[in-house]
Amino acid sequence: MRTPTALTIAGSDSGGGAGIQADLKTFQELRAFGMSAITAVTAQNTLGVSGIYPLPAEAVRAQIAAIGDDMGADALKTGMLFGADIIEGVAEEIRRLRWTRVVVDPVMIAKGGAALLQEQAVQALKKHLLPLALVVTPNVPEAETLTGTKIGGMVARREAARRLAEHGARYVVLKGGHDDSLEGRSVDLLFDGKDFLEFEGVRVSTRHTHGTGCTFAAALTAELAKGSDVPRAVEVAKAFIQAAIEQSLEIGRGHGPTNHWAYGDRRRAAR
Ligand SMILES: Nc1ncnc2c1ncn2[C@@H]1O[C@H](COP(=O)(O)OP(=O)(O)O)[C@@H](O)[C@H]1O
Ligand SMILES: Cc1ncc(COP(=O)(O)OP(=O)(O)O)c(N)n1
Repeated sequence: MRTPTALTIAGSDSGGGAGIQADLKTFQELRAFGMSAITAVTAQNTLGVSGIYPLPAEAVRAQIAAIGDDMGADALKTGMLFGADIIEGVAEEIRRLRWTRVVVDPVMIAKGGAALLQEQAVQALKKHLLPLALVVTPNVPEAETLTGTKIGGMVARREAARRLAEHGARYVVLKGGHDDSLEGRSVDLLFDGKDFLEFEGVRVSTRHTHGTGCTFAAALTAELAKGSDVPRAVEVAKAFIQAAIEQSLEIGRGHGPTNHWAYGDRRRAAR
């Protein structure tokens, strides 16, 4: 059987909970061969981001081209892209390589408040990348920025998902981690341009949620690489992040990482 391959185009998190590191751990756990194109190096731990060192757009394109011109990628995700020039370069490579299983996680602000996307790059993300996305996976604040609306609760989330789909993404997953209107539950909303599906999990009371968005999008990408359709890939991603949050690792003094092997442990234990 051919090995499924998954590419992440994202920033490095030295603390290992988010970014490239979270993505590769997740790909590995879900049995997709992981590859990376690094957009920026961050000095980061569970207490926050203390430095951001973006790579030249040309270096990001060269990494993507090296992968695309030889190994190919069955699916890819984008994470922290930082600047408009990187976004434009990434979009051009995706078009050139005719990649279609594209997950865009529109990473903007880290939990500690650091900006991982420059303000002037938001337009570039909307113009160049969203039209290439099979799935876009914003959290509530990111969806607010992308749509220019305030989102308070499920009705507003549905409206925002509709607006986001107008930018060209085939599917929108508007994640529910920041929506505390649904007591005790964290519900992710999937919109396919016509209908909505809800993916519900128990809301875990924890501060160890660093990298949840990256991990969720990486699990979704790994499943797409393996040939799942989008609703099934979202279902697996939701179960993966639920296990990762529930069985936290208690690492660091701040917002700790999630547990990337918890989902696999559960599956093995259930056999
Ligand atoms: N406290 C929590 N309990 C259970 N699931 C959560 C919790 N926080 C986030 N999630 C889930 O983690 C994923 C990422 O959500 P979210 O926090 O909205 O994104 P981001 O990490 O990009 O800010 C979603 O599937 C969301 O439902
Ligand atoms: C290098 C890097 N990329 C992305 C993020 C943001 O990750 P996310 O999954 O949204 O989690 P939080 O940072 O919000 O906890 C990051 N921190 N670093």
